[in-house]
Amino acid sequence: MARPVSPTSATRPDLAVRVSGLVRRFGHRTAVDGLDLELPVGGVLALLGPNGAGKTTTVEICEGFQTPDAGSVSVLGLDPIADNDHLRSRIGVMLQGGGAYPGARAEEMVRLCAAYCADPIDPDWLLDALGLREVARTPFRRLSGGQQQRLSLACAIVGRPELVFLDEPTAGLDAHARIVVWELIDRLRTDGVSVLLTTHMMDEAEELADEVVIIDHGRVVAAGTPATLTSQGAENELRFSAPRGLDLSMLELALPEGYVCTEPTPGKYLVVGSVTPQVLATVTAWCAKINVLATDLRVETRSLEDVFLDLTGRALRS
Ligand SMILES: Nc1ncnc2c1ncn2[C@@H]1O[C@H](COP(=O)(O)OP(=O)(O)OP(=O)(O)O)[C@@H](O)[C@H]1O
Repeated sequence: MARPVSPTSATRPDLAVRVSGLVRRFGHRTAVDGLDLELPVGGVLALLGPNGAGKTTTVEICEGFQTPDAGSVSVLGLDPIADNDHLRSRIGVMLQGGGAYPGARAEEMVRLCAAYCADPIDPDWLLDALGLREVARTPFRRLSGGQQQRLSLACAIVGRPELVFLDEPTAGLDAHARIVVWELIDRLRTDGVSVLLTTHMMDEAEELADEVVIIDHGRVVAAGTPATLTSQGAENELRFSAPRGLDLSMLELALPEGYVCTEPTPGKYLVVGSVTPQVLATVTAWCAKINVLATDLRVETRSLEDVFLDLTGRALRS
């Protein structure tokens, strides 16, 4: 009879991953320093941070490959180390930089991984979906870096896991291959798979994640949806083009107090302040009232890159 699995004390059935107060040290270096995160079942969470922030270490602890020095980790309600045997078939792991038998052919690897699973995805479908058909008979060591990445992804998801860990899934991929991988991750989301991914590319986090946890020096510096993070404290800007020399004092009077309207270059206008739907309507109504057609109207918000810079004083891609 199978050994009963003891859920961890931190078990919450609505969470695929729960990390509390996680600490991991390497000698004097603290790679993860009291990190908390929660991935809801069926959600996509991106751990975003620069090189050395502690992303891989955190994910490897969740996968059961490393032991934490302090804190607790619950994966699908289980302990990733003590309950590893029970978790293996329920999670998919894509390691940074591949992790494969160098001599095995691409096709063989996907089929081998599928053979260990009760209800695998059709390996041929996966090879086609990830653009690996042409290299199906090529040994792993002869594949390009991008092909190895995609093959690792295929192996991670072939068993229809409930939860997948993707460590920098698109690092080193060209633009086309990135989109292929993004589409597949989107499909995992549609199928209700929980995804924890790491990235240092803010556009990837913005595109894929429901929730972003920005980390630096092993600590969470901000967390939230991409939209919340980029709007928090943002002085958004509204720009538009119109005939030169408009009297902007009238527009400022029409807007709530505190908005600043300027014409930085002739015929190009800038409204600085939080751009709500009402503010946008006020600007277009004012243009209509003075019979002016505003063109190139656009609202500019902060990117996650800007958020990171504000919080740490450093660029994300350092
Ligand atoms: N096995 C190890 N021995 C010593 N130091 C380590 C080890 N693994 C990680 N570190 C250190 O811990 C810190 C966090 O590393 P980690 O790989 O988790 O960061 P990361 O955010 O994933 O970075 P990257 O994007 O470069 O992979 C770094 O300073 C790294 O040098």
